[in-house]
Amino acid sequence: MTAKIIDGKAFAADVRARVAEQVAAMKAAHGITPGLAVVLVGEDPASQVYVRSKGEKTREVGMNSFEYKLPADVPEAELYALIDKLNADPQVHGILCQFPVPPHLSERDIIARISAEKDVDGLSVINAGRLATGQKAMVSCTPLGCLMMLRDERGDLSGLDAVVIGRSNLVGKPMGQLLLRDNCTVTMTHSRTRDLAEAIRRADIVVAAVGVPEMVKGDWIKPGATVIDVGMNRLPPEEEGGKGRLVGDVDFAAAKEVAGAITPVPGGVGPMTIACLLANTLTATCRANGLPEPEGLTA
Ligand SMILES: Nc1nc2c(c(=O)[nH]1)N[C@@H](CN(C=O)c1ccc(C(=O)N[C@@H](CCC(=O)O)C(=O)O)cc1)CN2
Repeated sequence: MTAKIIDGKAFAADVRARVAEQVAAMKAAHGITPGLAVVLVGEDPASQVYVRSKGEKTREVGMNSFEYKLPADVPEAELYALIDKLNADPQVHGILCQFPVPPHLSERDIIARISAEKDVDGLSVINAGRLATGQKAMVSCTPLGCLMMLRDERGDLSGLDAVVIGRSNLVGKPMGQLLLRDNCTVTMTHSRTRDLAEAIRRADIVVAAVGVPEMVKGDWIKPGATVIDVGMNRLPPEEEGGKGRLVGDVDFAAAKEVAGAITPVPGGVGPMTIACLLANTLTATCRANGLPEPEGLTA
Protein backbone atom coordinates (compact mmCIF):
# COMPACT_ATOMS: atom_id res chain seq x y z
CA MET A 1 0.00 0.00 0.00
CA THR A 2 1.28 3.47 -0.80
CA ALA A 3 -0.12 6.27 1.30
CA LYS A 4 -1.94 9.32 0.05
CA ILE A 5 0.46 12.25 0.44
CA ILE A 6 -1.40 15.10 2.13
CA ASP A 7 -0.51 18.31 0.29
CA GLY A 8 -0.10 20.90 3.05
CA LYS A 9 0.63 23.73 0.62
CA ALA A 10 -2.64 23.17 -1.26
CA PHE A 11 -4.54 22.66 2.01
CA ALA A 12 -3.13 25.90 3.44
CA ALA A 13 -3.98 27.79 0.24
CA ASP A 14 -7.57 26.56 0.56
CA VAL A 15 -7.73 27.68 4.23
CA ARG A 16 -6.39 31.14 3.25
CA ALA A 17 -8.95 31.38 0.43
CA ARG A 18 -11.76 30.60 2.89
CA VAL A 19 -10.38 33.20 5.32
CA ALA A 20 -10.22 35.79 2.50
CA GLU A 21 -13.84 35.06 1.54
CA GLN A 22 -15.06 35.55 5.11
CA VAL A 23 -12.93 38.70 5.57
CA ALA A 24 -14.51 40.21 2.43
CA ALA A 25 -17.99 39.34 3.73
CA MET A 26 -17.19 40.88 7.13
CA LYS A 27 -15.96 44.10 5.53
CA ALA A 28 -19.04 44.33 3.32
CA ALA A 29 -21.57 43.55 6.06
CA HIS A 30 -19.97 45.25 9.08
CA GLY A 31 -17.18 47.54 7.82
CA ILE A 32 -14.68 45.70 10.02
CA THR A 33 -11.16 44.78 8.82
CA PRO A 34 -9.30 42.22 10.94
CA GLY A 35 -5.82 43.37 11.98
CA LEU A 36 -2.79 41.26 12.94
CA ALA A 37 0.25 42.71 14.71
CA VAL A 38 3.52 40.76 14.51
CA VAL A 39 6.48 41.70 16.68
CA LEU A 40 10.00 40.58 15.76
CA VAL A 41 12.85 41.10 18.20
CA GLY A 42 16.33 40.84 16.70
CA GLU A 43 17.52 39.59 13.33
CA ASP A 44 17.28 35.81 13.37
CA PRO A 45 17.28 34.96 9.63
CA ALA A 46 14.60 32.25 9.76
CA SER A 47 12.34 34.45 11.91
CA GLN A 48 12.72 37.31 9.43
CA VAL A 49 11.52 34.98 6.65
CA TYR A 50 8.51 33.80 8.68
CA VAL A 51 7.56 37.34 9.71
CA ARG A 52 7.81 38.60 6.12
CA SER A 53 5.64 35.71 4.97
CA LYS A 54 3.09 36.39 7.73
CA GLY A 55 2.83 40.04 6.65
CA GLU A 56 2.41 39.16 2.96
CA LYS A 57 -0.22 36.49 3.60
CA THR A 58 -2.11 38.73 6.03
CA ARG A 59 -2.44 41.42 3.37
CA GLU A 60 -3.33 38.82 0.70
CA VAL A 61 -6.44 37.75 2.65
CA GLY A 62 -7.52 41.38 3.00
CA MET A 63 -6.50 41.94 6.63
CA ASN A 64 -4.44 44.81 8.02
CA SER A 65 -0.87 43.84 8.88
CA PHE A 66 1.05 45.77 11.55
CA GLU A 67 4.72 44.83 11.75
CA TYR A 68 7.14 45.90 14.49
CA LYS A 69 10.87 45.18 14.29
CA LEU A 70 12.73 45.79 17.54
CA PRO A 71 16.50 45.58 18.09
CA ALA A 72 17.91 42.40 19.69
CA ASP A 73 18.83 44.35 22.85
CA VAL A 74 15.45 46.02 23.30
CA PRO A 75 14.71 46.48 27.01
CA GLU A 76 11.92 44.25 28.30
CA ALA A 77 9.95 47.33 29.44
CA GLU A 78 9.96 48.74 25.91
CA LEU A 79 8.62 45.49 24.45
CA TYR A 80 5.91 45.34 27.11
CA ALA A 81 4.93 48.97 26.44
CA LEU A 82 4.41 48.05 22.78
CA ILE A 83 2.34 44.97 23.69
CA ASP A 84 0.22 47.07 26.09
CA LYS A 85 -0.40 49.60 23.30
CA LEU A 86 -1.43 46.81 20.90
CA ASN A 87 -3.66 45.21 23.56
CA ALA A 88 -5.54 48.52 23.81
CA ASP A 89 -5.76 49.21 20.06
CA PRO A 90 -9.23 48.32 18.65
CA GLN A 91 -7.78 48.03 15.10
CA VAL A 92 -5.58 45.14 16.28
CA HIS A 93 -7.42 41.84 16.78
CA GLY A 94 -4.44 39.49 16.94
CA ILE A 95 -0.94 39.90 18.38
CA LEU A 96 2.06 37.63 18.27
CA CYS A 97 5.71 37.89 19.11
CA GLN A 98 7.86 35.76 16.81
CA PHE A 99 9.89 33.12 18.70
CA PRO A 100 12.65 32.51 19.57
CA VAL A 101 13.46 35.80 21.30
CA PRO A 102 16.92 36.86 22.56
CA PRO A 103 17.93 35.30 25.89
CA HIS A 104 17.32 38.39 28.08
CA LEU A 105 13.59 38.08 27.30
CA SER A 106 11.18 35.45 28.60
CA GLU A 107 8.80 33.84 26.08
CA ARG A 108 6.51 32.85 28.93
CA ASP A 109 6.24 36.43 30.24
CA ILE A 110 5.74 37.83 26.73
CA ILE A 111 2.85 35.42 26.12
CA ALA A 112 1.33 36.34 29.48
CA ARG A 113 1.51 40.05 28.61
CA ILE A 114 -0.58 39.62 25.42
CA SER A 115 -4.33 39.86 26.04
CA ALA A 116 -5.81 36.32 25.95
CA GLU A 117 -8.46 37.51 23.47
CA LYS A 118 -5.72 38.68 21.04
CA ASP A 119 -3.35 35.75 21.67
CA VAL A 120 -3.66 34.31 18.15
CA ASP A 121 -0.77 31.92 18.83
CA GLY A 122 -3.03 30.36 21.49
CA LEU A 123 -0.10 29.95 23.84
CA SER A 124 -1.26 31.73 27.00
CA VAL A 125 -2.08 29.88 30.18
CA ILE A 126 -5.62 31.25 29.86
CA ASN A 127 -6.12 29.81 26.37
CA ALA A 128 -4.47 26.50 27.31
CA GLY A 129 -6.81 26.31 30.32
CA ARG A 130 -9.86 27.17 28.25
CA LEU A 131 -8.97 24.47 25.72
CA ALA A 132 -8.38 21.88 28.44
CA THR A 133 -11.71 22.67 30.10
CA GLY A 134 -13.78 22.65 26.90
CA GLN A 135 -14.29 26.42 26.68
CA LYS A 136 -13.90 28.65 23.62
CA ALA A 137 -10.16 29.23 23.29
CA MET A 138 -7.62 30.55 20.83
CA VAL A 139 -5.94 27.32 19.72
CA SER A 140 -2.24 27.09 18.91
CA CYS A 141 -1.85 27.31 15.11
CA THR A 142 0.16 24.16 14.31
CA PRO A 143 -2.13 21.73 16.20
CA LEU A 144 -5.18 23.49 14.76
CA GLY A 145 -3.74 22.89 11.28
CA CYS A 146 -3.10 19.22 12.10
CA LEU A 147 -6.69 18.84 13.33
CA MET A 148 -8.08 20.38 10.14
CA MET A 149 -6.06 17.93 8.03
CA LEU A 150 -7.11 14.97 10.19
CA ARG A 151 -10.80 15.86 9.99
CA ASP A 152 -10.52 16.26 6.23
CA GLU A 153 -8.81 12.90 5.90
CA ARG A 154 -10.77 10.81 8.41
CA GLY A 155 -14.09 12.65 8.80
CA ASP A 156 -15.50 11.98 12.27
CA LEU A 157 -12.57 11.12 14.55
CA SER A 158 -14.75 9.61 17.31
CA GLY A 159 -13.37 6.43 18.82
CA LEU A 160 -10.12 6.43 16.85
CA ASP A 161 -6.90 5.58 18.68
CA ALA A 162 -4.51 8.54 18.46
CA VAL A 163 -0.91 8.70 19.60
CA VAL A 164 0.79 12.07 20.09
CA ILE A 165 4.58 11.93 20.31
CA GLY A 166 5.94 14.93 22.23
CA ARG A 167 4.48 16.98 25.06
CA SER A 168 5.44 20.58 24.22
CA ASN A 169 3.11 23.45 25.13
CA LEU A 170 3.23 24.60 21.48
CA VAL A 171 2.16 21.32 19.83
CA GLY A 172 1.96 18.09 21.84
CA LYS A 173 -0.27 19.17 24.73
CA PRO A 174 -2.81 21.20 22.71
CA MET A 175 -2.86 18.44 20.05
CA GLY A 176 -3.78 15.89 22.71
CA GLN A 177 -6.56 18.15 23.98
CA LEU A 178 -7.96 18.72 20.49
CA LEU A 179 -8.02 15.01 19.69
CA LEU A 180 -9.70 14.31 23.03
CA ARG A 181 -12.28 16.99 22.22
CA ASP A 182 -12.97 15.15 18.94
CA ASN A 183 -13.55 11.95 20.95
CA CYS A 184 -10.34 10.10 20.10
CA THR A 185 -8.74 7.75 22.61
CA VAL A 186 -5.52 9.66 23.11
CA THR A 187 -2.15 8.32 24.22
CA MET A 188 0.44 11.00 25.00
CA THR A 189 3.99 9.72 24.57
CA HIS A 190 7.41 11.30 25.12
CA SER A 191 11.10 10.58 25.67
CA ARG A 192 10.44 8.42 28.75
CA THR A 193 7.69 6.30 27.18
CA ARG A 194 8.75 2.68 27.67
CA ASP A 195 7.62 1.09 24.42
CA LEU A 196 6.87 3.79 21.89
CA ALA A 197 6.77 1.37 18.94
CA GLU A 198 4.11 -0.73 20.66
CA ALA A 199 1.94 2.34 21.37
CA ILE A 200 2.25 3.57 17.77
CA ARG A 201 1.41 0.14 16.29
CA ARG A 202 -2.10 0.43 17.81
CA ALA A 203 -2.73 3.96 16.51
CA ASP A 204 -5.16 4.98 13.77
CA ILE A 205 -3.69 8.48 14.03
CA VAL A 206 -0.06 9.37 14.74
CA VAL A 207 1.03 12.97 15.36
CA ALA A 208 4.82 13.19 15.66
CA ALA A 209 6.12 16.37 17.28
CA VAL A 210 9.26 15.29 19.04
CA GLY A 211 12.07 17.01 17.13
CA VAL A 212 14.17 13.90 16.46
CA PRO A 213 14.94 13.30 12.76
CA GLU A 214 13.19 10.22 11.31
CA MET A 215 12.71 8.67 14.73
CA VAL A 216 9.39 6.97 13.91
CA LYS A 217 10.13 3.88 11.82
CA GLY A 218 7.98 2.53 9.00
CA ASP A 219 7.33 -0.83 10.70
CA TRP A 220 5.89 0.98 13.77
CA ILE A 221 2.97 2.29 11.70
CA LYS A 222 -0.37 0.45 11.67
CA PRO A 223 -1.44 -0.27 8.07
CA GLY A 224 -3.84 2.45 6.91
CA ALA A 225 -3.02 4.88 9.73
CA THR A 226 -2.98 8.65 9.18
CA VAL A 227 0.45 10.07 10.00
CA ILE A 228 0.92 13.78 10.68
CA ASP A 229 4.57 14.78 10.88
CA VAL A 230 5.15 18.08 12.70
CA GLY A 231 8.95 17.64 12.86
CA MET A 232 11.19 20.10 11.01
CA ASN A 233 14.75 18.88 11.44
CA ARG A 234 17.63 20.23 9.40
CA LEU A 235 20.22 17.47 8.74
CA PRO A 236 23.92 18.43 8.59
CA PRO A 237 24.91 19.65 5.10
CA GLU A 238 26.34 16.98 2.80
CA GLU A 239 28.84 19.40 1.34
CA GLU A 240 30.60 22.37 2.90
CA GLY A 241 28.66 25.62 2.64
CA GLY A 242 25.52 23.71 1.59
CA LYS A 243 22.18 23.61 3.35
CA GLY A 244 21.24 20.34 5.04
CA ARG A 245 18.10 18.49 4.01
CA LEU A 246 14.92 19.17 5.98
CA VAL A 247 13.33 16.00 7.37
CA GLY A 248 10.48 15.23 9.73
CA ASP A 249 10.22 13.05 12.83
CA VAL A 250 8.96 10.12 10.71
CA ASP A 251 10.97 7.96 8.31
CA PHE A 252 8.82 9.15 5.41
CA ALA A 253 10.08 6.74 2.72
CA ALA A 254 9.29 3.69 4.86
CA ALA A 255 6.12 5.00 6.53
CA LYS A 256 4.43 5.94 3.25
CA GLU A 257 4.52 2.26 2.24
CA VAL A 258 2.34 1.35 5.23
CA ALA A 259 0.24 4.40 6.17
CA GLY A 260 -3.11 5.31 4.61
CA ALA A 261 -2.16 9.00 4.45
CA ILE A 262 0.90 10.97 5.50
CA THR A 263 2.15 14.56 5.53
CA PRO A 264 5.55 15.23 3.92
CA VAL A 265 8.30 17.50 5.29
CA PRO A 266 8.58 20.10 3.89
CA GLY A 267 5.17 20.90 2.41
CA GLY A 268 2.96 19.24 5.00
CA VAL A 269 2.12 20.76 8.37
CA GLY A 270 4.47 23.79 8.05
CA PRO A 271 2.37 25.86 5.63
CA MET A 272 -0.72 25.27 7.80
CA THR A 273 0.85 27.22 10.68
CA ILE A 274 0.53 30.60 8.96
CA ALA A 275 -2.84 29.72 7.38
CA CYS A 276 -4.21 28.92 10.85
CA LEU A 277 -2.74 32.13 12.25
CA LEU A 278 -4.94 34.00 9.77
CA ALA A 279 -7.91 31.80 10.69
CA ASN A 280 -7.30 32.60 14.38
CA THR A 281 -7.09 36.33 13.63
CA LEU A 282 -10.47 36.14 11.92
CA THR A 283 -11.88 34.18 14.87
CA ALA A 284 -10.52 36.78 17.33
CA THR A 285 -12.10 39.58 15.25
CA CYS A 286 -15.48 37.81 15.24
CA ARG A 287 -15.36 37.29 19.00
CA ALA A 288 -14.29 40.91 19.67
CA ASN A 289 -17.29 42.14 17.70
CA GLY A 290 -19.91 39.65 18.90
CA LEU A 291 -20.18 38.04 15.45
CA PRO A 292 -20.72 34.29 14.81
CA GLU A 293 -17.58 32.14 14.69
CA PRO A 294 -16.02 31.79 11.20
CA GLU A 295 -17.18 28.69 9.33
CA GLY A 296 -14.88 25.66 9.18
CA LEU A 297 -11.90 27.54 10.57
CA THR A 298 -12.07 26.80 14.30
CA ALA A 299 -11.56 23.77 16.49
N1 LIG B 1 5.18 33.08 17.79
C1 LIG B 1 5.52 31.98 17.06
N2 LIG B 1 6.80 31.73 16.79
C2 LIG B 1 7.10 30.61 16.07
C3 LIG B 1 6.09 29.75 15.58
C4 LIG B 1 4.76 30.06 15.89
O1 LIG B 1 3.79 29.32 15.53
N3 LIG B 1 4.50 31.19 16.63
N4 LIG B 1 6.43 28.66 14.75
C5 LIG B 1 7.76 28.56 14.20
C6 LIG B 1 8.01 29.34 12.94
N5 LIG B 1 6.87 29.40 11.99
C7 LIG B 1 5.95 30.37 12.18
O2 LIG B 1 6.11 31.30 12.91
C8 LIG B 1 6.84 28.56 10.83
C9 LIG B 1 7.74 27.54 10.65
C10 LIG B 1 7.73 26.79 9.47
C11 LIG B 1 6.83 27.05 8.45
C12 LIG B 1 6.86 26.31 7.16
O3 LIG B 1 6.01 26.54 6.31
N6 LIG B 1 7.87 25.45 6.93
C13 LIG B 1 8.10 24.83 5.65
C14 LIG B 1 9.60 24.61 5.43
C15 LIG B 1 10.39 25.86 5.46
C16 LIG B 1 11.87 25.61 5.14
O4 LIG B 1 12.16 25.07 4.09
O5 LIG B 1 12.70 26.02 5.97
C17 LIG B 1 7.42 23.46 5.56
O6 LIG B 1 7.32 22.76 6.60
O7 LIG B 1 7.02 23.10 4.47
C18 LIG B 1 5.93 28.07 8.64
C19 LIG B 1 5.94 28.82 9.82
C20 LIG B 1 8.77 29.07 15.22
N7 LIG B 1 8.40 30.32 15.77
